[in-house]
Amino acid sequence: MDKLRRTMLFMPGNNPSMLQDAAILGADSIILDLEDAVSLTEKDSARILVREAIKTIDYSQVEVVVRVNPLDTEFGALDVDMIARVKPDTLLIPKADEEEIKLVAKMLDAIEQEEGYKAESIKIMPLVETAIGLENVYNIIKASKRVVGVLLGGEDLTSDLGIKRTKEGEEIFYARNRVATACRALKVDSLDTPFTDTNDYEGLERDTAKAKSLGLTGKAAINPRQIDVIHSVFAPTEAELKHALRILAAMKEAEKEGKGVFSLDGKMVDAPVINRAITTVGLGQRLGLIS
Ligand SMILES: CC(=O)SCCNC(=O)CCNC(=O)[C@H](O)C(C)(C)COP(=O)(O)OP(=O)(O)OC[C@H]1O[C@@H](n2cnc3c(N)ncnc32)[C@H](O)[C@@H]1OP(=O)(O)O
Ligand SMILES: O=C([O-])CC(=O)C(=O)O
Ligand SMILES: [Mg+2]
Repeated sequence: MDKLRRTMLFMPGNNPSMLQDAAILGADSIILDLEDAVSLTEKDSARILVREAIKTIDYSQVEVVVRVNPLDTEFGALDVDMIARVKPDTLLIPKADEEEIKLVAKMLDAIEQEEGYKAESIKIMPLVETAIGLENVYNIIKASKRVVGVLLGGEDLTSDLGIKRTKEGEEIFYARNRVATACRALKVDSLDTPFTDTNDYEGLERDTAKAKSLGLTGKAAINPRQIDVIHSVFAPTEAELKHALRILAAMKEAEKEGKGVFSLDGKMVDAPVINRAITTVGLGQRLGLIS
């Protein structure tokens, strides 16, 4: 079954204690950062630290993602080369564009062959956070079969657009819609930008619910205290599960009577409603909320 990516926890790649404890914090994925959380003077030491961490620490079932530097900087190609050789699960490519994804995929083809790794075993996640990247997100995803999802970067995107980033997030409404739709069309995950006030849990919950309502499938986190809130938003509620199960039970009855459409509590139920109920029940089962 595909990997569940409700939360992806960012941490600076130059922080040994965070790298050490990362597997036990409960995030579905961890992102070991070599880009914006690492200062220019620490780039080389962080790359080595992250390489050693991947080689020596057992991250168990947690997806290990490394955010490399953009390939048009002096660090990007070195990051890809050194990190891919210790086989992380996924590389996160910041300020992504189509050509860059193709180039990374080509580098990975060669490294996997040299190291004797299975072809296309290292995945790619583009970080879409520029106006040009957003407008081209569909082609960015199509640029390589390795792409498993897109992360929307709200801070850089709004900076590129020359607009303010707010807690309410109206300014990234279009970006969320656009990323969610392109990802859904191409059957990959879509991850929302992190909520940067680590003490505002209500704000985090509202922001996560907004992202979910627009079709995004998970959210990045910057602090372990954010993980439970995000997971609870992305889990179906007890009421949603009950309702979905009732729809499926009613569907069985309707099928016996040869009906494709029927009414439950005065509301029409037809194929899309049934499909949504199947998705809800499937997620509930995956999360162990129902048997
Ligand atoms: C726009 C972007 O590019 S976002 C991506 C780049 N940004 C990042 O990676 C930032 C990641 N987050 C952090 O560095 C920190 O959480 C900060 C700076 C935001 C807040 O730091 P603090 O106030 O010290 O956090 P807090 O007090 O909650 O830390 C509690 C514990 O959690 C640990 N922790 C905090 N954040 C993280 C994290 N992201 N990953 C792993 N462990 C973490 C701390 O090390 C501390 O551990 P300890 O109790 O063993 O000492
Ligand atoms: O992945 C993210 O959302 C963090 C980031 O780089 C940004 O917002 O610019
Ligand atoms: Mg960014």
